[in-house]
Amino acid sequence: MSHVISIIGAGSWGTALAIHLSKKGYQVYLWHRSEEFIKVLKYSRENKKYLPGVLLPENILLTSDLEECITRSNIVILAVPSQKIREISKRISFCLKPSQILVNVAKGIENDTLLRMSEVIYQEIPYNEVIVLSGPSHAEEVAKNIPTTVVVTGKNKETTELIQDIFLSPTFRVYTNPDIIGVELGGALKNVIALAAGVSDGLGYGDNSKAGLITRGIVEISRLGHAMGACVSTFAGLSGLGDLIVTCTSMHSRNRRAGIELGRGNKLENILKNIGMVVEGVATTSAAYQLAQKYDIEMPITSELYQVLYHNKNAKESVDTLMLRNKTNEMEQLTVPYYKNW
Ligand SMILES: NC(=O)C1=CN([C@@H]2O[C@H](COP(=O)(O)OP(=O)(O)OC[C@H]3O[C@@H](n4cnc5c(N)ncnc54)[C@H](O)[C@@H]3O)[C@@H](O)[C@H]2O)C=CC1
Ligand SMILES: O=C(CO)COP(=O)(O)O
Repeated sequence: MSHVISIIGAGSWGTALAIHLSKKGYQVYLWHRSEEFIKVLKYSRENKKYLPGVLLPENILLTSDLEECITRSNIVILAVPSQKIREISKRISFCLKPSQILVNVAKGIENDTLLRMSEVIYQEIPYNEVIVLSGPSHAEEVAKNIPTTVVVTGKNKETTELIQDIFLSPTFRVYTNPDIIGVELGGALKNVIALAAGVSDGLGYGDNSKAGLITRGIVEISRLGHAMGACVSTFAGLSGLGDLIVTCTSMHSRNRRAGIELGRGNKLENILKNIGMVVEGVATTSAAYQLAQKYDIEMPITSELYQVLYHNKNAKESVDTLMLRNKTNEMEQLTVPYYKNW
């Protein structure tokens, strides 16, 4: 079947996915809210602000007319920052038919409600199916056909497999996973740990420190995820450990880069302005901190990062706090209760 796909949000991820899907031969609309921005894109065929150095294939239709592109497509990909997903869902809800499939690619937790992205979308658009795509996938590499692996999840197996087929290519391998909660939480919470890993780098700490943050990071993510109904093994998968590794180690990561600057002592406000793209981990740290309290889960890294971001705690003092916590047994801290009576 020939699909027509609208991508809502011409930032770095929306643009990379538009390039990927257009190369597969689909009719792709790429939408940006500013008419002026679209005019420049049409002229230059390059998204200089969000994804410089990559040409947009001619078969990508660039538009700022939301209603036009939505009504012409059967698949709609939401690629705006997570805190804007509700706003954009409200806007498109009026022109959607129930048969159109929504694919969310934003990674975050809504700050006011503490809801996952698919929950937010279902609240605004209850009659359409929502599929989530997540995993270790920096836009800069996907746009260059660098081998990438991701995961898709949704309530309905057939629709999830349809979206798997649509995205699948020799350089973009797509797995399915039925655990929506785990996939969404992994994708959102890894940004918190990536910010912390950046802070560690910015403070001049080393590879040992980062390996510790990644490993203990996935433990606290799994602990919260388990309490929220996720399957713990999902956190060992692409949307969990996979995305955590790439975001904590890649210089493409906006979260890691923001963390490095924080660790060097720069002000958050200036850092975000300089990066000029969304740094999801900032809002997600606050959401994760609140969720940890709500579910009474110990999340020491998240908690310290929250103090650094929102209460100006000195980053080095936070590392000391983490290192000087009460001694404990690694296994006791895991969500799977092996060795309970050891
Ligand atoms: N860049 C990447 O490599 C990847 C990003 N993601 C996720 O995709 C989501 C989007 O990220 P990026 O494209 O990287 O962000 P970005 O900052 O590069 O672009 C965001 C886009 O959303 C638009 N936008 C912002 N507020 C809006 C609003 N209220 N209404 C309409 N449009 C609005 C901006 O104009 C911009 O075009 C994030 O949740 C991110 O975590 C997921 C995987 C990879
Ligand atoms: O989610 C991503 C890669 O999988 C993108 O991470 P950043 O938002 O930190 O750039």
